[in-house]
Amino acid sequence: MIAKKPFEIARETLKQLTVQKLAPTPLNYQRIYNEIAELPNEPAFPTERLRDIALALPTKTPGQQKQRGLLESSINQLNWEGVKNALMAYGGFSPPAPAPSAPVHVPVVEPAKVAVFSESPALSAPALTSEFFGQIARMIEYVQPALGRDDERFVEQTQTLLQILRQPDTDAVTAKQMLASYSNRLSFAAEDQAEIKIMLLKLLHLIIENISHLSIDDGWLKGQSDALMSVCVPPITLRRLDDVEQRLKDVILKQTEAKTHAVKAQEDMRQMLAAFIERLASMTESTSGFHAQMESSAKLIEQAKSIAEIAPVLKEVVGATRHMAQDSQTARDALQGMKKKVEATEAELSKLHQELDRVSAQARHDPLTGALNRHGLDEAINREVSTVRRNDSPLCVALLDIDNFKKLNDTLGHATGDVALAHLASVAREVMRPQDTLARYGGEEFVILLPDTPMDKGIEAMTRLQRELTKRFFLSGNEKVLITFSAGVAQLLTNETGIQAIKRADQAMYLAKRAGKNRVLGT
Ligand SMILES: Nc1nc2c(ncn2[C@@H]2O[C@H](COP(=O)(O)OP(=O)(O)OP(=O)(O)O)[C@@H](O)[C@H]2O)c(=O)[nH]1
Repeated sequence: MIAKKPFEIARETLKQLTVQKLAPTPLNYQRIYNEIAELPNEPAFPTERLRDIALALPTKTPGQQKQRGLLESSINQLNWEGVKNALMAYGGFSPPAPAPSAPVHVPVVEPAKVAVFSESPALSAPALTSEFFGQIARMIEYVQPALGRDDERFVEQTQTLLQILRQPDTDAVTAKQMLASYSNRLSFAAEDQAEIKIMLLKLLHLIIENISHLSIDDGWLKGQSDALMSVCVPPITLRRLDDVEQRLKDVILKQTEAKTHAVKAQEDMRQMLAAFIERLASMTESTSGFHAQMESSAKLIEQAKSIAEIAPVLKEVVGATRHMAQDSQTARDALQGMKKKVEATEAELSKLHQELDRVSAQARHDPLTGALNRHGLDEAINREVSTVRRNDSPLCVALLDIDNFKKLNDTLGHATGDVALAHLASVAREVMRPQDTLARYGGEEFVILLPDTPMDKGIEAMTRLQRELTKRFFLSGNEKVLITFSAGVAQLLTNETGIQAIKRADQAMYLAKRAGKNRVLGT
């Protein structure tokens, strides 16, 4: 058969379009032309559409720029294989390895050149194989010990992710989503760990600095070592460390004051003892003088030959005896006075020691805000939980944390920060019902116990307090200061301890902070 010439094929094509009543579109023309010319009927290369796709691909990294360049060049060369390889490399997938028996010619893009995240020409793009996922899982396991196991949710999330990554047929999209959420949480956890380290070092400093000042009485160390012991039990959280730092500062301040008093009282005692010994010495001296006088008088009396000779001696004896009696009386009075002083000083010392013990271990109220402290809160929550169990009534626990408090301290000063804490406590006391309990939980954190309150009412109560705070400001100099807080509310569950409920409220508060602050979330 003689091959038709192109112009003959074209003419025949136009004829067929008319005969077959087909619209004269480029696609129809191409198809009929190919049929007549006996060419393979492949669809036309969609250059423009592909260019649109290439243009839509972001080029934020050098790897993305490179892959887009390769894609565009493949489109220009109408090279499907090149387009395929460039898109796979852009998405982080390796192009399939050529089979040894039938080598595939890849004209434009070579696999070794298409790594997305590696600039090294020696490395190939990471294939999303189970081996690759396994490597990520191992890396996560190595990092895990550095982050601790205190955050239970994070530990759970890590275990689930490890399981997914180690499945033989891991779905890349699921793995990617989980990795994104994991790395988000990881960044918080790593930040916390770094802060915990810094806080621990600060605490250590504080203790060492003060230990030398507290050697007068070992009991003085008790308050501090108790606080330290309580924080040395895992899990160590930033919150607990912050709380212990505050407690230590309080105790140290009060102990320093009490120590000054105690030192003075001891000095008074020492001086009185010295005076007492001096007085004893002089008494012995005057007594021995008296004895000497008596002995010489006795001798004179023995040797006397007449009453006239005895009379002056007797006069001296009477005089010396009277003198001696006066001395004794004075000494006795002085000793009585001293005894009273010693007793008063002893009483003062014992009062100071009691005061020390009280501030170290017994205090239930926070001196700055008048709210209960941690010790007081522990007792109050145990009481409330027992009531709930007896009466089967709902109890809500709210944890609130002042927003941007560090900034307030930094810009307006620590003293204004203190006023803000007292202000919040006083507004809270006014807004709350008498049966509610306010406690200072840590630096700028408060816990409120709301008996007989279901969850929705607990959230309402905290929102009311928030509204009230936005209406009331306090003054720092001439400046009006408004504060806001973020809060989490938890209703005590059956079989849950008060501490566990506070922990849940704390997590909800954390989410309220993450969600933009100045809000109340229930859990
Ligand atoms: N004035 C004062 N400041 C305190 C007291 N206790 C803790 N702080 C400070 O409170 C600040 C708390 O800061 P952060 O934990 O960073 O919290 P924040 O700045 O409120 O940030 P967000 O909680 O995220 O809104 C720290 O600077 C502490 O020094 C206190 O008794 N008085």
